[in-house]
Amino acid sequence: MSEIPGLRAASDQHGRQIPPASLARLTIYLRALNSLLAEGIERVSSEELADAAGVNSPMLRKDLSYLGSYGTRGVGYDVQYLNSQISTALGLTQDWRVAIVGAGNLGRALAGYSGFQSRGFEVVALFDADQMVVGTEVGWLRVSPVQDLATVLHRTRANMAVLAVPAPVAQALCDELVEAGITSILSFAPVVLQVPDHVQLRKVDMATELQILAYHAQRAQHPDIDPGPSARAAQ
Ligand SMILES: NC(=O)c1ccc[n+]([C@@H]2O[C@H](COP(=O)([O-])OP(=O)(O)OC[C@H]3O[C@@H](n4cnc5c(N)ncnc54)[C@H](O)[C@@H]3O)[C@@H](O)[C@H]2O)c1
Repeated sequence: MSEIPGLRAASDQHGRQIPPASLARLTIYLRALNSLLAEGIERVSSEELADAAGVNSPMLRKDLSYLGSYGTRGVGYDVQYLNSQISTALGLTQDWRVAIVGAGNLGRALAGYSGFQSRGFEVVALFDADQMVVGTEVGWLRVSPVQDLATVLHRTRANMAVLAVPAPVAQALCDELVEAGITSILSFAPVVLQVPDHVQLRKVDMATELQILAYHAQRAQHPDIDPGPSARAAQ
């Protein structure tokens, strides 16, 4: 039983795992490439793409080398081809059908967000336990009773789930999702969840992200602050 702390590595062209940090950057390159495609741009140099993604070009070239993509000197990368290479490596050519458990503030906002569909994620079901919420609509989705979780997941062919429920009920619902055959779960609940090894679990914690941001902001404002003995030793 384990919780997966970061992006689980995808495989490169030789079946080797792509390091999680490179994997995270590949999603950023993909977003930049999508913008270029929308502008009708067919080729991009590694410098331009690195710039658009906020990294340096040696790092970009290293990341793309995991996909066997080296670009052509003086010509750069074919935007459409690189887009499809990254999409394939990230598993985005597959049909992802997402169920959201918890139709409160967060669940409803996520269910109503139009940006998922264009990135290959279709929200197909929304659940809640509150009888006042069950049966209400978010866009074209109607909130289903959580008692029908397994049946609705099966009927809608959901293959990914988002937990947007209070912490105390998250583990039990996570277990139900796994029991129903869901193997990819994204949790917003502020609690550590346990899943079997075959299940991919990712946790979103905005408070942690804000704390990290605050740390960097403070360091930028006061570069002379002593980071403490252990941090000094690591420098
Ligand atoms: N990770 C983050 O950055 C982040 C940000 C905001 C909120 N959260 C967390 O996300 C979760 C949802 O937040 P929210 O603001 O939408 O809360 P909310 O109270 O508005 O919504 C929670 C919903 O879950 C439903 N629910 C409760 N028990 C249930 C069960 N057993 N089965 C199905 N539904 C059930 C409730 O009826 C309610 O509609 C909370 O755990 C919150 O702490 C995380």
